Amino acid sequence: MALSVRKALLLAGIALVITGLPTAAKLVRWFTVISMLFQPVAAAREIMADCQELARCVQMILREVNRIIDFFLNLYAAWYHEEVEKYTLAQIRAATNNFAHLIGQGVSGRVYGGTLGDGRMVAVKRLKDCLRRRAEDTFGMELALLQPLSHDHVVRLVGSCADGEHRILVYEHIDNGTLRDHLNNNGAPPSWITRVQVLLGAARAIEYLHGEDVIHSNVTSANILLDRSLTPRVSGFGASVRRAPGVASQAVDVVQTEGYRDPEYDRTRRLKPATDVYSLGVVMLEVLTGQPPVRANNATLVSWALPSIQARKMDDVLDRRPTSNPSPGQRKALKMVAKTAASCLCRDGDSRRAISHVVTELEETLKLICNG
Ligand SMILES: Nc1ncnc2c1ncn2[C@@H]1O[C@H](COP(=O)(O)OP(=O)(O)OP(=O)(O)O)[C@@H](O)[C@H]1O
Repeated sequence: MALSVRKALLLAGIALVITGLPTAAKLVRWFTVISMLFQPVAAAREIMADCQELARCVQMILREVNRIIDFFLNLYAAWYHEEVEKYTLAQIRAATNNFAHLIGQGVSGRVYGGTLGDGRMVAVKRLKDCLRRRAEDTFGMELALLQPLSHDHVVRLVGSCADGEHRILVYEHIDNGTLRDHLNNNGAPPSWITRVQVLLGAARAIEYLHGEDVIHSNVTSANILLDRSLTPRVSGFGASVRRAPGVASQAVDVVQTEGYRDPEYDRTRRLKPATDVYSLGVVMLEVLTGQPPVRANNATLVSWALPSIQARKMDDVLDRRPTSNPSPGQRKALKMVAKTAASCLCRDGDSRRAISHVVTELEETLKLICNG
């Protein structure tokens, strides 16, 4: 009996193997097919990993190439743009007769008149709070910004002094006051031709600055200096900012002068070239009306003059001083200035005139006013 059970089991086993073999073979075949299906996926994964590695290498190479290009560009810049002269405090004291002649007061310090050893007249800005970080930053920023700039209507930086805690910037002296001073001169306010010439020079300076990726950020009539021939030079770069390449606007904290503040920047705290266009629009209103940017009752010039200009009633706000009476031809040209000013003063920065258009329009106006 026991034997027959063993036999039966053996026979059953043989039968199972015989019947199971094809099933096992099938399984092996399926397994092979499935693993073949997964082969391309694995291969693709390997290719992806290789691509990622390649991209990392390319990125690394590009970074290095960029670094090398930057190095050579800086080398070229340092070689091409002569560094401004460096003075000791003793030399500055000697030039300014120990800071005896105050000629201006800016946001970041006082400005003194002086004469260098070689006879050049200079304006010396002594930054206040020299031990604090802000003065150090202003000094470094203004030096780096102004050093490479060169334009007929931008004040020229002559030298600098970093002696102990003292941080001083030395500019060419522009010795005929500011546009504000001239507009305030009730006895002899500038002629209409001069006013448009000054606006055009300032607009060209701002166009140049924007081309150099510099946003002035504090364009005012007190920052437009005039020389003996009434040629304007834009100054006051204490709040200026270098624009990040390819960026439309950037979040920076700048202090704009009351009356010139761009409402869009006030709202967003994002600076863009249009901020300068707005402030230049305020300067245009000053030139047209002869009024300061903030009036006696604390109302801004914009809130006072712009509604009349937009309602085509420029005469209501035009400078009424007797010597400022324009001829009919000049009046026509001044209407063009008023129109340009209004388009610079849009609340929305992107709707404002581009600075290049402002320059073109002022060029046209100047032609017209000279003929009028
Ligand atoms: N190169 C210069 N020649 C003659 N006067 C100057 C010169 N630079 C500045 N001033 C006088 O000093 C005043 C203040 O000039 P500053 O450059 O400090 O302008 P700011 O814009 O008020 O200040 P900051 O540049 O510090 O922001 C000017 O309004 C002007 O009267």
